[in-house]
Amino acid sequence: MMRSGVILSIYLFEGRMAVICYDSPVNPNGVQAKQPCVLVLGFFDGVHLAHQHIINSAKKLAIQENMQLAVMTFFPHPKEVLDPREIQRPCMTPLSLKIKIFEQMKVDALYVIRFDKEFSSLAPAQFVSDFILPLNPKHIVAGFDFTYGKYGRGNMDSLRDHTMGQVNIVTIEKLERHGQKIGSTLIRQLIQSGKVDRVPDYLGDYYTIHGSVSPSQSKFFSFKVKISENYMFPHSGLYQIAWHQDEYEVNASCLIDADSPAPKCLVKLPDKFMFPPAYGSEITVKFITKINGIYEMTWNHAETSGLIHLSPTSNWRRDDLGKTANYGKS
Ligand SMILES: Cc1cc2nc3c(=O)[nH]c(=O)nc-3n(C[C@H](O)[C@H](O)[C@H](O)COP(=O)(O)O)c2cc1C
Ligand SMILES: Nc1ncnc2c1ncn2[C@@H]1O[C@H](COP(=O)(O)OP(=O)(O)OP(=O)(O)O)[C@@H](O)[C@H]1O
Repeated sequence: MMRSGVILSIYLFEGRMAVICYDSPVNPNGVQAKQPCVLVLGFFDGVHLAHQHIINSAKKLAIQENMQLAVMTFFPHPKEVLDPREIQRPCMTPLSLKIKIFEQMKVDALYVIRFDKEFSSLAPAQFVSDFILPLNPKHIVAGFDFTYGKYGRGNMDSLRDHTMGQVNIVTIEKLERHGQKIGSTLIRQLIQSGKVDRVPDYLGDYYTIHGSVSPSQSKFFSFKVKISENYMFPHSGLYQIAWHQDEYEVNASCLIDADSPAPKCLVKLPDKFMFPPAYGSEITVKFITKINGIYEMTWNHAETSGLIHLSPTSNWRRDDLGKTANYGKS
């Protein structure tokens, strides 16, 4: 049975990028783009270095050809819908952050399709005829391993057939670092195993979560970060972090408890800070490195004592903080 799709919302993000969210299923009646575009396809969790390369290549092409740059992505992640073990799959880049990043990358239009079971069972050819071709793409850009349609059977070769020679298909070759594919799966594994210092090689920056300041039990020395969305948490333990608020960057340490049902993030204020920033204010936490071998206390102990103790066996020194915190800034 074919039902009409519903356009959930169309809005201009900060006045420049149009964000068009389709409620699935299935057949996006009404989404017809008149202007020709270069269309990029993928989920893009992390918007890592390979994703950035794909989008920047497509942007160059769009400028050369005087066309719009459009990105099509899905929400939520297909695995969250199709794999029963992945209910409420946390992301590195929740949709609201992805939207901001695409806007900064000068994408003109972002199509977000709600991914649900009915949408997932569309035949590859039907997805292309109903969702892709109405957007008037003259070039489609995606990576070598992009897949689409029921069981993920569509690929970059079939895309050529399904677009019936009307569209130029640009396949981006596999991008690697240290002999490994730059990929969301790899970066997720690094974060979840605490190897956050290796993340920038693939992500292009340290892993960063966004939240707001909330009180901890101890009024001094520390504060909790209330995470705003379903961000993935690093492995439990103590981390060297850079915390950002407005234009300030502060080096600090942070205790992560990722193992409880509601993961927690407690930031220890550096010595010169007596009081935490204003409760409710927005903050980002950038994970620089895990401080190994010195985290032996429980979450409750850390919070009630108001201090995160460093064991004397640690070779980590306070001076080490800050060496890398300006990573990514020119
Ligand atoms: C219409 C459609 C149906 C899909 N059906 C399935 C599916 O049945 N099983 C699956 O594992 N993935 C399915 N996917 C997800 C894709 O395999 C792929 O993960 C998604 O298009 C994002 O591509 P990327 O992971 O290369 O970014 C489907 C995607 C689309 C667009
Ligand atoms: N290393 C890479 N080289 C070239 N293309 C890539 C690379 N990584 C991702 N892509 C492309 O980027 C788009 C988005 O891919 P996707 O969101 O699946 O990222 P991913 O890093 O491959 O994720 P995962 O590890 O979960 O497969 C797709 O078109 C995909 O083919």
